[in-house]
Amino acid sequence: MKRIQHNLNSQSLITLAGTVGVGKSTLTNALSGALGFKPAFEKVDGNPYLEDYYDDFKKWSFHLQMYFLAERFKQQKQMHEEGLGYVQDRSIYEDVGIFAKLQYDQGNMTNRDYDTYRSLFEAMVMSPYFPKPDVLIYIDGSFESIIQRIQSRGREMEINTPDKFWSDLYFRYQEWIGTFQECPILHLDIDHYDCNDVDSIKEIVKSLETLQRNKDLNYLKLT
Ligand SMILES: Nc1ncnc2c1ncn2[C@@H]1O[C@H](COP(=O)(O)OP(=O)(O)O)[C@@H](O)[C@H]1O
Ligand SMILES: Nc1ncnc2c1ncn2[C@H]1C[C@H](O)[C@@H](COP(=O)(O)O)O1
Repeated sequence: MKRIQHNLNSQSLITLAGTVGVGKSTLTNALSGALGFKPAFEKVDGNPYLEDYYDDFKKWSFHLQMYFLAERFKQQKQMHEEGLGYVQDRSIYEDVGIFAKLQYDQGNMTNRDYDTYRSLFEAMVMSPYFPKPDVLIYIDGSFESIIQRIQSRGREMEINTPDKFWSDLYFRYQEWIGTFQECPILHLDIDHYDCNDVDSIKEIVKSLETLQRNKDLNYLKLT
């Protein structure tokens, strides 16, 4: 995406949130390019636990969460050292508030493991490496469109996972965003923007500017 003019603070941290397959990485790419910010992606290739996790949640949930936490920490540290002006693909808040909690609630993580995980998370977010995002872009859409995207992206481990897991995740996201208070939220619907369309990206940027200008505004939905 070509650079566009904007008035956002050049040291902003814009974090994208949303369920698997909704379009975070794609928008991270388009938006970081348009703003001239750096992208910080969530790496899937090379994750040593992900395939095993999808095969056996009970056996691998704790390992996978620890791995993601370590990766997020390294990413935050790098962003801190390089200076902000970042678009980040997924927030750490989703790891703990959605993924780990889902597996704990479903009996796939023991109390002991969940407590250890949470205390490490709490210690990390209190460190100077974890500034709160300036804004969280929450990407939403219909369940059917999201399932279609998971299918068309074609990661085998995800395609072979029953829809029940995706619908549990989907409904947890809807609940979670209603309670999220760490920073202002820009709420997008995948049927209402197109990453390849410069006018669509300009509209998103305008909304980000509105949120940054109006300190009392905590929520904006683009319809
Ligand atoms: N705006 C869009 N319009 C159409 N397809 C999209 C759009 N954004 C993402 N996709 C497609 O949906 C799939 C999932 O997108 P991705 O960005 O990888 O999602 P996430 O990072 O949230 O898991 C990919 O195949 C991608 O090409
Ligand atoms: N914290 C997490 N726990 C379990 N699984 C996770 C976590 N964070 C990401 N994932 C999985 C979900 C997807 O299969 C891949 C990548 O996520 P995506 O939303 O496609 O960027 O990792």
